Amino acid sequence: MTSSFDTPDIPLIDFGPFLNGSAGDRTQVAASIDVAFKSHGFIYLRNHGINQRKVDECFRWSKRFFDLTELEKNMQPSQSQSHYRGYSGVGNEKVREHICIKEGFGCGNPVDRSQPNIWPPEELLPGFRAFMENFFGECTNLVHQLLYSLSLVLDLPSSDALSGSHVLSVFNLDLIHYPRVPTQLLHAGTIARLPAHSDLGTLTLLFQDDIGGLEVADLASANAENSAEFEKHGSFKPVKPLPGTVIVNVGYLLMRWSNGRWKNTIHRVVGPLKSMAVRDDPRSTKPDISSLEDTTPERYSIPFSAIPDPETMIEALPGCWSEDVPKRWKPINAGNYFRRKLESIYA
Ligand SMILES: O=C(O)CCC(=O)C(=O)O
Ligand SMILES: [Fe+2]
Repeated sequence: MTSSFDTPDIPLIDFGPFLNGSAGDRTQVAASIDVAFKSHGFIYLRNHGINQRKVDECFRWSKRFFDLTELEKNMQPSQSQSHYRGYSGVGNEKVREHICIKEGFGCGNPVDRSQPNIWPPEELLPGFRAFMENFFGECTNLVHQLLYSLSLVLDLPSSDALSGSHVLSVFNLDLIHYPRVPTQLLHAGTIARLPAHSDLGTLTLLFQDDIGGLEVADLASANAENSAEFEKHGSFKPVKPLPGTVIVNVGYLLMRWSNGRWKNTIHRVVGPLKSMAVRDDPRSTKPDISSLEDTTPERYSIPFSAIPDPETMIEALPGCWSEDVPKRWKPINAGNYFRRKLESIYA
């Protein structure tokens, strides 16, 4: 049995042979993703086709964006009830009773007219928009490759069966910044980074910096009905940063589509392990932390979430149900599901 300080046994999968290998290689890689999604719902993926230099550059852009003044970041209206684009300031998001100390910038497919992107003025951050539009394309390609691999696993009638339900690629690319905070408040639960939740869509790609703090539900104890309950009673394991990899996890709709074959695992972001917290600089004059010695360093992450085209009906896929394994959920329309979810979050 591993303690919570060990690296969790989240499978590490080499995607190179899927992208560049033979048909046999592709079948093998796809089979290993299937096994990992069944057991964990989370994988580390390496040789995923997105150049590490580009990922590093995305983190640099993210830092440059969040380093702008509040006034500059707020120059454009942020997200509203049904418009998940642009800047969202610290404290804007509340999950249950927790105030999330995080700020974010969301953008979507540049050609999506239903939710136009909201960019900072070009002269403020020249090149930011062009980079993000390009990075959005890179992540989109990877998602479609992963959807191909999953269609292969299920032996669906065509290899683009799942990808074909994501042709509009109305996905979300989010930059997240968790500012440096007093460790004491984080531990006391007065403030949070990101409380326990599971993702909504089909697949999430997640890039994280080297600070740590991401945790997944320990599957041995993951039997709670919902994430709020699990946060109180369940246990979590850290998902340590692994350079050169992207984390891929299964969203709620993919769990439902696969009739529960693939897991939609609960996860959260807490302070990194105690040993990683830094002592506050005694010369610092920042008033908010002057009375609290330990501070938890800031952290950056970049989630990219895929959702199906709005008209898609999510109903147990062939190969995921049989006489012995009945369909567990009723069909739902993907677009309606998201509308309802977003309304409940930003109500
Ligand atoms: O910041 C992270 O590492 C996780 C973000 C996340 O889970 C989410 O945005 O859904
Ligand atoms: Fe998440």
